[in-house]
Amino acid sequence: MSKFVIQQEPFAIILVDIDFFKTINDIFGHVAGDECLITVADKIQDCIKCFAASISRYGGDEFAIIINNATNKKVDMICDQIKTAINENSLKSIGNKPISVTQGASICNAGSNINNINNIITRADKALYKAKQNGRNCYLIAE
Ligand SMILES: Nc1nc2c(ncn2[C@@H]2O[C@H](COP(=O)(O)OP(=O)(O)OP(=O)(O)O)[C@@H](O)[C@H]2O)c(=O)[nH]1
Repeated sequence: MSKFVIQQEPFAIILVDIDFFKTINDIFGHVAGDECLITVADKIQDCIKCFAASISRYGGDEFAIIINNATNKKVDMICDQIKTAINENSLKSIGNKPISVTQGASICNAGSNINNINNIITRADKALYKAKQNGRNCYLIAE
């Protein structure tokens, strides 16, 4: 992210958080939870491979995606693809038990605030919280 700030390139950040991930751990066990995290990360990676974007783990069940030269259209498309990819296929985990996961995501376009990383992350975090309150399995654009 700091690379984009230094180069003053517009970017967007998408935060993706797995809904009710603790329940997956509780029901299927921690190993299945780990496999679920890997599968979700792989699916996101697959969705962004055609874009100038990168994924990193942001927290326990949260991922941050940074999109270079982000337009609203590009970011919208990526969010739709991620939502579909994560929802569509049940995740096969240990013992071939199917696990379905949904995700909440928030988008924050750095825009003119490109120099204020804390502000960008805070806005994305707030939008993610709102997405959870709005019934989950959705994405919201940060204010
Ligand atoms: N298996 C596994 N679990 C993890 C890992 N890191 C964090 N966790 C668990 O992830 C869970 C996250 O719980 P919460 O923050 O309550 O998230 P949630 O259950 O998805 O709740 P909502 O976000 O409100 O839907 C906790 O139970 C952590 O123990 C990890 O590397 N592997």
